[in-house]
Amino acid sequence: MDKALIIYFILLAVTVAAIRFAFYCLKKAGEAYFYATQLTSDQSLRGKLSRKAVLAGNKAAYPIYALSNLAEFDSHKPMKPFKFKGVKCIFTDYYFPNRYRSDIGNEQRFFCDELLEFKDGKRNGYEFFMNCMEALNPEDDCVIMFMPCSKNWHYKRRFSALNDFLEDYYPESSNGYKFITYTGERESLHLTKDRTKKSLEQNYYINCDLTGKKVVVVDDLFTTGCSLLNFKKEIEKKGGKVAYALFLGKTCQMPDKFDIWFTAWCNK
Ligand SMILES: O=C(O)c1cc(=O)[nH]c(=O)n1[C@@H]1O[C@H](COP(=O)(O)O)[C@@H](O)[C@H]1O
Repeated sequence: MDKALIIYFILLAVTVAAIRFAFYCLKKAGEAYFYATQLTSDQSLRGKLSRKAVLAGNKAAYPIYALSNLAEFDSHKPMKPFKFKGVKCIFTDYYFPNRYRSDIGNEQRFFCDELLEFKDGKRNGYEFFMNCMEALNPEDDCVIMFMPCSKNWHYKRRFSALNDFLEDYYPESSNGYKFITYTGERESLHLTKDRTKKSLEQNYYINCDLTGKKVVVVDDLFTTGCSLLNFKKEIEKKGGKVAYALFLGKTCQMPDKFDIWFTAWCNK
């Protein structure tokens, strides 16, 4: 065989081997960064390590990177007021449903547990309420109303501590806790198949006239915003205007894979 051809084949083999070795090293680096990410509970370090794992092509690190840097992907940020269908809204932090539990850090898990405790009436929510009210700064004569729940006893369990707080520190005319009358029970929203369905089965009515009143809505979670829109319609039927809404958490939405990869490349 021609000498030049032999050299050509040797060079080709060396190049292919070098490329394969480079990919192997990249894969191993990705695995190492992913492993290190799982070992740390520090939120910012998790973000940095998982980004390196994503850049090294480790697919398992994608959800961890996305969830530890959620504010990069979401136009709504914690404790930053945003407009939703004309309502000035705010939430304190992101909520991660149980299916993401293994992909989030300790601080995030802690917040989710706190939120679930608030949902179950084991936390009073004073701090959340005060912080959000301070950030939204609504007018003094607003009426504060609580998002109706699937069952009356859920409503009482979740919001009665905030009702006590309003009774102690707000004028009686601002407290809309008693403005909801339940007519029955409905399915829990998170159990319904179509989360985006426009109207929920009505299991309450608003028992007072709200003509000319500005309303602040309080709820535990903002997910799609459907509940807020439904409640807004009911308040408008009574002559009120929902001007503000505060939520303890906003349910995280997982970005798509390309978005995760692209953000990891663009960010430092
Ligand atoms: O308890 C629920 O119904 C619930 C569970 C859950 O995992 N996520 C969730 O958002 N919800 C409720 O659904 C409502 C918000 O959902 P959206 O209407 O989609 O914004 C809130 O009243 C929550 O209490």
